[in-house]
Amino acid sequence: MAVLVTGGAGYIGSHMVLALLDSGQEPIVLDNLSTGFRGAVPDRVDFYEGDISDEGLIDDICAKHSIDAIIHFAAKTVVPESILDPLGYYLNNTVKARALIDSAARNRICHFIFSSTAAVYGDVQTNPVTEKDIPAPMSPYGRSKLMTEWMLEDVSKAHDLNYVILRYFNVAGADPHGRAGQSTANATHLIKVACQAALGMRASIDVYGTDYPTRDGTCVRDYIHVTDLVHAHLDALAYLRAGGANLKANCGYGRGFSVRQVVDIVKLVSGVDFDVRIVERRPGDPPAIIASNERVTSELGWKPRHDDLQFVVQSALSWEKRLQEHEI
Ligand SMILES: NC(=O)c1ccc[n+]([C@@H]2O[C@H](COP(=O)([O-])OP(=O)(O)OC[C@H]3O[C@@H](n4cnc5c(N)ncnc54)[C@H](O)[C@@H]3O)[C@@H](O)[C@H]2O)c1
Ligand SMILES: O=c1ccn([C@@H]2O[C@H](COP(=O)(O)OP(=O)(O)O[C@H]3O[C@H](CO)[C@@H](O)[C@H](O)[C@H]3O)[C@@H](O)[C@H]2O)c(=O)[nH]1
Repeated sequence: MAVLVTGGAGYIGSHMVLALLDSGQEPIVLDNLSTGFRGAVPDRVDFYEGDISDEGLIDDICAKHSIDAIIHFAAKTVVPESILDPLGYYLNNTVKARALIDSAARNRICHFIFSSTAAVYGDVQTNPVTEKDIPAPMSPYGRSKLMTEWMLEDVSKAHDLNYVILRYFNVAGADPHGRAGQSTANATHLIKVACQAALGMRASIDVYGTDYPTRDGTCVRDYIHVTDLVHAHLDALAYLRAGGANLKANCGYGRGFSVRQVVDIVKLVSGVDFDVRIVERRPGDPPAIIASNERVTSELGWKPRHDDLQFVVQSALSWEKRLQEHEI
């Protein structure tokens, strides 16, 4: 059976496509290339340029391929942008997700894996955060994703559709074999931005706030290597195909690094002492968020292989160098 990967030309989706191919499976990609790149999808993979809300296109794809699962990455993903453009986020991440879930139900696709986010939790009182903690998102982005989680829960009760919702913490790094990485234009993610500063592609990096109630005053996040993350999806797919029940699981390593620590590691790995400016807090940022990964390990049998921030940064930096040298 084939797997429909929405957003498969994006950062995480392109790593998913490689992981599916590496495990002998058949990915089919649907992407509107709003932030993704056609070149991120290998030529041998069936690629459809289009929108997740295009029900006719999805019906055609389903008629042509035997698809039993959707892995749904396609979304807008930037927390501060969602505060400036809430309606754009609710449209792409909630309204269009509704259309996609409708297409899945109509075409009797019974397995659905959804890219959710740590941003659904908001400003957590205690870390590590577990799936039993009540979500209280601080941004339209987090809310747009939480509403899609709720839709899946409801639809699953009414239709033959089972889901795994994976709540990713901060995804970073690049394919260890150099086949994929984060190519996003105007990136805002901390590790990518710091790597660009180390390579002289930016004059400096801004640290958004040093007055948070954390160990050094900067925000703390749980950075997970993208390859480990996509392997959790392979585990989720096997779980659903084996008849596993609906599941919601955090994806992170269970330990946090502050912004200052990340900056220091990028300086160490790159050997470059780039400039750092301290600026105001950025709206929508919770002070600290770290995953409890007990559920993803016990229920899905997930085994992370790259739980090492230096390795995460090294792989991100290698990819950024290749982008800079126009090798990709
Ligand atoms: N990067 C992270 O740290 C992180 C953390 C938590 C959750 N996520 C989630 O993971 C998923 C993938 O994120 P990413 O970092 O790879 O982002 P990305 O922007 O690189 O990838 C998103 C892809 O979806 C496509 N797309 C967007 N809207 C579409 C639509 N309406 N129809 C068809 N294609 C569409 C884009 O062209 C792009 O290729 C998103 O759902 C995001 O919310 C990411
Ligand atoms: O130039 C920068 C960029 C970021 N940060 C800080 O670094 C931390 C991480 O920021 P960023 O890399 O932008 O990630 P988040 O805002 O934490 O969001 C990411 O992680 C979420 C899950 O935790 C996902 O849902 C989002 O899609 C993804 O962008 C935050 O405290 C930022 O304020 C800086 O200080 N300077």
